[in-house]
Amino acid sequence: MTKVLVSDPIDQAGIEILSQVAQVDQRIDLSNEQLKEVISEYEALMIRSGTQVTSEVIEASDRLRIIGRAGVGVDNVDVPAATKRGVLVVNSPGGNTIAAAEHALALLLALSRNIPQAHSSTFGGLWERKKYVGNELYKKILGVVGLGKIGSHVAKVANAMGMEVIAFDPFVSADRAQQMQVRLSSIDNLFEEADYITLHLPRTPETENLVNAQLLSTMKSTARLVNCARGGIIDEAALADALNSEVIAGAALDVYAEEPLKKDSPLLSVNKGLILTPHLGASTAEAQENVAIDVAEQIRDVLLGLPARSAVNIPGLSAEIMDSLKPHLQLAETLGLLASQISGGHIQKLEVRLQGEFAQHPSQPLVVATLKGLLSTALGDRINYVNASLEAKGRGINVLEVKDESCPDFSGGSLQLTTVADDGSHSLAGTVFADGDLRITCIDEFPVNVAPSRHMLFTRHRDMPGIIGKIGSLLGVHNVNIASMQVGRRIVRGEAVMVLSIDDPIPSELLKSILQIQGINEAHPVTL
Ligand SMILES: NC(=O)C1=CN([C@@H]2O[C@H](COP(=O)(O)OP(=O)(O)OC[C@H]3O[C@@H](n4cnc5c(N)ncnc54)[C@H](O)[C@@H]3O)[C@@H](O)[C@H]2O)C=CC1
Ligand SMILES: O=C(O)C(=O)COP(=O)(O)O
Repeated sequence: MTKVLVSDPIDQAGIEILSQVAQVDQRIDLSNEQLKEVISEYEALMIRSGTQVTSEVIEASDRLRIIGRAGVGVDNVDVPAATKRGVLVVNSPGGNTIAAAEHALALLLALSRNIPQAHSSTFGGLWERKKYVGNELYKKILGVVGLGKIGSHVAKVANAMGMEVIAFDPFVSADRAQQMQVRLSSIDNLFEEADYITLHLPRTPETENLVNAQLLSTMKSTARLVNCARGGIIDEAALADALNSEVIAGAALDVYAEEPLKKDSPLLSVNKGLILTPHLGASTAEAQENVAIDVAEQIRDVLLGLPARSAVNIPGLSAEIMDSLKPHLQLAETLGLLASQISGGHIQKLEVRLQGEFAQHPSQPLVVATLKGLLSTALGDRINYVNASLEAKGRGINVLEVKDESCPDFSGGSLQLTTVADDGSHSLAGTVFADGDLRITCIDEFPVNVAPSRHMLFTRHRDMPGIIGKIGSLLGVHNVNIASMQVGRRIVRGEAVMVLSIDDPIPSELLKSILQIQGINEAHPVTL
């Protein structure tokens, strides 16, 4: 029975979906060592931010096919290691957007009205109305760093509350910002100008310690900072200093460089203006249900052999694309598999040419499918859509893609592969008919019209009387049944190709005899 490990708290709705197709083990108290020990039992792993999926865990995972992150950030997953091993990583890019945005807004309001401090004081029997005079957000400048899904929602609500919103996001166009009534700014200007700053960008090598002592020193002394995005973007020691020495007025954090927050964190020595929550941004009943359903459905689908809609490590291969391109992907994989068996030697270069209608489709999935086919003879089921590009790169295969919308050979266009290997170059072309049937339409520039079949024999030979008869008799002697035969030639008695669809594989002694026939230059048995 297929087994799924759930190693962080996941909403029951997700567990129910997974249980339709697998045995679901919920083990939310595993140490990293224990996870490494048990992971080889599982085909799928479902996590939130608590589980560290390191390269060691991935290497220990013999059967793992998919890691599902019930949330957005995948910085607790070694995605390159997963990709290398062909493990798909999926997330839920939008399931907790509103929850995280509302938590950031809640922290902005809590900061400006001293709500946690006033709450403790009142519970302690005090009545400190004067001490907790706050500020209004109305007419203040809010600086949003990272104007993606969460940042945009914060900006929208802030606008509605009468704030002026400025933003820093190098990947957002001026038009998009204008539509959102947001003024784009440089990061330096944003930190100088804003009364409130909220971070909504991922943690990457570029954003690590982005908010350091220098940037904090440029903020207004009345300004307040919120981080509901990722720990490590703010230098926590520098923030503690800035608060203790009143360089800024306040900060509210939901995320930390190390989680759970360490007892000796400099943040815990700050005695004024700091609000801390334990990574609660996504923790609403609604968001947890959304992300659990979203990710559990993807895990279920992948375990059933269907595509996932939010794959992190095969960008551009959404479920919709996979569905609409199914026969085209199948053709690409088949031609890749054929090319590897015809080419023989080490392939150094692969050109994937998309012609006619094929050029109107996104090329990346078709190239990836070709590579999967090309490498599957060598790597078997270790190769998949996740690691095909990486494996090709690792083998020094130089991939070139060409789109050519003009002059399709077939009304539906064609996919053409050219390989350059140690022992020369080969080319193949194929097409998809309207009913989804696949056809090989060209081999080494010789036109043919062949439906791919499980066992085939390709020859390059001289077009002369008797040669086909000799091959036919040899196959008969070895009890190999011929299902169909096609010959392609450009000139009479010149070079030709032959494609035999056969019911049985070609034994090696038969291949040797075929190659001894006078006029046969090459013979390649192929198994699809
Ligand atoms: N506290 C919590 O529980 C939660 C935290 N998050 C975190 O919030 C962050 C934002 O999430 P989403 O809005 O869903 O992601 P998103 O991908 O929609 O938006 C991120 C934005 O950051 C921008 N960005 C990237 N590098 C940048 C840089 N160097 N400077 C400025 N902007 C940059 C991108 O262009 C993008 O527009 C993520 O780190 C995510 O992990 C998300 C959900 C819950
Ligand atoms: O979705 C995200 O990026 C989050 O940070 C949410 O984390 P969580 O699922 O609550 O551990």
